[in-house]
Amino acid sequence: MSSKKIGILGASGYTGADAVRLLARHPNAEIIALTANTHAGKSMGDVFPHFFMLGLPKLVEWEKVDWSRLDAVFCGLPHGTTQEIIAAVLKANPKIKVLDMSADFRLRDKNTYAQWYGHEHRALELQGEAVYGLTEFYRDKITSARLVACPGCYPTAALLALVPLAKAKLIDVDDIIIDAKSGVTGAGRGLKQNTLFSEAGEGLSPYSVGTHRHAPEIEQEIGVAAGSAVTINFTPHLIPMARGELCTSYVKLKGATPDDLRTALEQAYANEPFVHVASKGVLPQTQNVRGSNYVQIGVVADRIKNRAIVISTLDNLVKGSAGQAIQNMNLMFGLPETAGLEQIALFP
Ligand SMILES: NC(=O)C1=CN([C@@H]2O[C@H](COP(=O)(O)OP(=O)(O)OC[C@H]3O[C@@H](n4cnc5c(N)ncnc54)[C@H](OP(=O)(O)O)[C@@H]3O)[C@@H](O)[C@H]2O)C=CC1
Ligand SMILES: CC(=O)N[C@@H](CCC(=O)OP(=O)(O)O)C(=O)O
Repeated sequence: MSSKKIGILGASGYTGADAVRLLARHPNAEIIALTANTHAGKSMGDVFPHFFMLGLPKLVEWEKVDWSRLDAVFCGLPHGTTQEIIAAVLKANPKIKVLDMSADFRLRDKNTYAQWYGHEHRALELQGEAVYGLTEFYRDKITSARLVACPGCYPTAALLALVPLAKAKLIDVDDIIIDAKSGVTGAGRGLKQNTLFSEAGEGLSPYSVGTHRHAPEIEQEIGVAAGSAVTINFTPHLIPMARGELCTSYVKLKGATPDDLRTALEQAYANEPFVHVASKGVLPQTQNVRGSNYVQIGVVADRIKNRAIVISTLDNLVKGSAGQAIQNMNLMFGLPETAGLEQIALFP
């Protein structure tokens, strides 16, 4: 099969760069265009010296790309900036496949979007068209989609742990507490005071407590699984490491045991190439998935009667963004789903 011609919007950012890292070794992909904002005009090797061995196109402003030449575009732009740019790219090439890693097209309800993102959606038709890109649960829709809204890193980790349990009605969906921790790359490459080494390097900081915009995204998908609207508790934390994410979800059992939860997860993911349910007694840790597209999930009985703890971990730049986007691209082009994604975790 000939290679698919790929463009990456926001290639000077962390998700864009991880898409470059993975696509550069993908057997069916050819990187044709890379865009940036403040870094436009520079070579990729100037912005990311670890790409010294790759002959990559120069970073340009997105308006300078001839989108009609491309088969797919990955989008690693800040939320809010994506919707108009994707609308323009699709106008230039209505057949291009879009893998959006930002949050712009994930929420289905326009009012929920406006409430959490502070403005009316600026490409409502595309918001309606977008397919939520949690690969394991939307495979059929993704295969025939033009625009895939890849889930956020926290929602991917939380939903892979909780959706099968909500679907099987093994947990009380009105009593879910998700305690999440993310490495600092989760906040992007732009300079921010809270991600300076001196401020993030030796401490653990909760943020957006009770107000994080990933809560409605998680609620949307657990609601679909449960068949009813749900409200969850979600508390993210910034932890002193570069990449990796771990979600500890506290759940109330509904006539089930913790072993039943593990069995349900094992059944749900028995044929999934990237989701691994840990054996009883094995606890997921970020080191087990770092740099890889794998997710590890473990279940532990709580000491409190009728409760369990479900722990899930992934790499925010791989299964949490660029890797999942490539997994979805593989589906959209009828390629083997695992193509370019079988790296084993970088441990230690
Ligand atoms: N980091 C993560 O772990 C995850 C991030 N995401 C989402 O993916 C998206 C990208 O995140 P991330 O890579 O971390 O972000 P970065 O801040 O690292 O990169 C942002 C990229 O967008 C470009 N850019 C910024 N503003 C504009 C603009 N107005 N017009 C055109 N290009 C612009 C930047 O260019 P330049 O550098 O030249 O200024 C850069 O290439 C975000 O929506 C983020 O929330 C999703 C899952 C995980
Ligand atoms: C550590 C950190 O700051 N993480 C980011 C999550 C990154 C992400 O997935 O955000 P999107 O929904 O925009 O894709 C945050 O909490 O906003």
